[in-house]
This record gives sequence, C-alpha cells and structure tokens, in this order.
Amino acid sequence: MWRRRLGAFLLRSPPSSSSTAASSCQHRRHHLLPREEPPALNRLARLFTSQAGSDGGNSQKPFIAFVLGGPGSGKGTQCTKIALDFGFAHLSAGDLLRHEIASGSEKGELIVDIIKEGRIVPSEITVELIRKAMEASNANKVLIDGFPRCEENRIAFERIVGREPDIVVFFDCPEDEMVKRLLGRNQGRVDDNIETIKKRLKVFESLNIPVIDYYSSRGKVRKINATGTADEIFEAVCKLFSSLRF
Ligand SMILES: Nc1ncnc2c1ncn2[C@@H]1O[C@H](COP(=O)(O)OP(=O)(O)OP(=O)(O)O)[C@@H](O)[C@H]1O
Ligand SMILES: Nc1ccn([C@H]2C[C@H](O)[C@@H](COP(=O)(O)O)O2)c(=O)n1
Ligand SMILES: [Mg+2]
Repeated sequence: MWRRRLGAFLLRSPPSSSSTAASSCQHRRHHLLPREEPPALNRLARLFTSQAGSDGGNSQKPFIAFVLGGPGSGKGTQCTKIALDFGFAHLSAGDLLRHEIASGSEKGELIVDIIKEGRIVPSEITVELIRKAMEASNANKVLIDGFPRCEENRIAFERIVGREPDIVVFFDCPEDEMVKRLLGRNQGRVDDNIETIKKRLKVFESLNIPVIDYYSSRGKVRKINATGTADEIFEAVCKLFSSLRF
C-alpha cells in the first residue's frame, strides 16, 4: 500500500479533470480513445520482464515518451502540462533521485555528491528507481523526463524494461536561455549554481546529445523549439501530442 501511495506521489499523476488554465491545449483529447486495460499482472509482466516488447507490437503495451533537453530547457514545465492535458503519468528521473536523497539512505549520499558535481548517477540506480515508479503507477501513457542522459542509461533501460520508447521529445533551447532560467529557478536545488550549471551543460553536450542522435537515426525524435513563453512552447507540444496515436 505504501509503495503505491509513494509511487503516485513521485509520479505526480495528473488529476482526472482537464486543466482549466489559459495555457490548456486547444486540440486536446479529441483523439484519445479509451484503451482496454489489460489485467495488471500481464501488463507488468510485459513491462518488467524480458517478454517486454517482444510481443510483435501488442497494441496494449504502455506508450513511453522520453523527454530530453538541456538543463533548464523546460522539460519539467512542459511535462506537467502534457500530463494534465493528455493524461500521461509524469515520471521525472531527477525527482526520483532527489527523493532518494531526501530519504536519507546511503545511496542518497552518493547521489547528492554526483548531482552537485553535475555528473550522471550510475544507471543501475536510476533505472531501478524508474522501474519501481512505473510499476507503482500502472499507467498506460508515461513521460520519462530527463532520461536517458547517456548511452549507459539508454542501454540499461532497454535491457531491463526490454523495449525502446515510442517517441523522444527533444526541447531544443539555446545555452544562454537555459542558464538564465536555471539561475532564476529558485527552488533550492543543489545544482542550480553557475559552477554546476557549466558542468551540466558540458555533460549534456558530450553524453546526452549522442543519445538524441541515436534516437534520431531510428526516427524517434520530435524536436520542439523551446524558446518563447511556456505557453507558446506548449502550443507546439500540443500539435505534436494531438498527432500521436497512443
Ligand atoms: N519557456 C519558458 N520561459 C521562461 N522560463 C521558463 C520557461 N519554461 C520553464 N521556465 C522556467 O525555467 C526554469 C527551468 O524550467 P524546468 O524546471 O521546467 O526545466 P528542466 O528542463 O526540467 O530543467 P532541469 O533539467 O534542470 O530539471 C523554471 O524556473 C521554469 O519555471
Ligand atoms: N537520468 C538521470 C537524470 C538525472 N540525473 C542527475 C544528474 C542531473 O544533473 C540531476 C538533476 O536531474 P534533472 O532534474 O535536471 O532532470 O540528476 C542523472 O544522473 N541521471
Ligand atoms: Mg526538470
């Protein structure tokens, strides 16, 4: 029971009612036909065992969108909106890691040191947190925000979950804009300082861009111009998500 409650908190599952905010997507949900829910155990078996994704394209497998972009490109901001308007579970790898830190575990002490240095946490830790959170959510549409950050992350996910994402949304934003946003974020994050931000930008270029290139070569990447206001960017996001078949 506690696991389910914790999972729901971490995943920030969207409310069942649609958003009433002015930024709500104009085209939302028209295309969202209800999908028949398979029995929970079958769904979990497909997700978390080697059978996952090996069923020749079973239409009931969960729809997975990786959401990537540089630090401060607006991944979290846009994922919150997508979750509200399109009924996705929002699973943030960074939030899961910060929650592990807040738990006071030994692993959390290791994680906080890595995050302060702007480096990437070992994949076995992050993928295990994601796996558990996906299991707890039972969602059939999942946004995985800030993952995979490097080839090691990608390979570990594909090995453990047994499949690739359906799409990769890439928020493309200039560095100076990202730096400005991060320095103004004011959420008390240990990595929102100029020294760590510079390191995170380097890590993004050297380790995360190759992952985006990999998925581009597989036709999975949908690039969104992440400049402008959050509402303007969300208009482009809405066009994309309205064109998808979940
Ligand atoms: N389009 C925008 N214009 C200006 N500020 C924005 C925009 N989108 C988001 N922000 C603000 O910029 C900051 C960073 O946004 P957000 O946390 O969504 O980025 P992120 O990509 O998730 O970053 P990180 O990788 O560090 O988690 C936040 O303070 C957010 O409110
Ligand atoms: N797949 C991931 C995601 C995040 N981290 C670490 C390193 C990031 O700088 C930090 C914050 O993540 P964010 O909230 O910006 O998505 O968490 C990681 O190591 N691996
Ligand atoms: Mg974020």
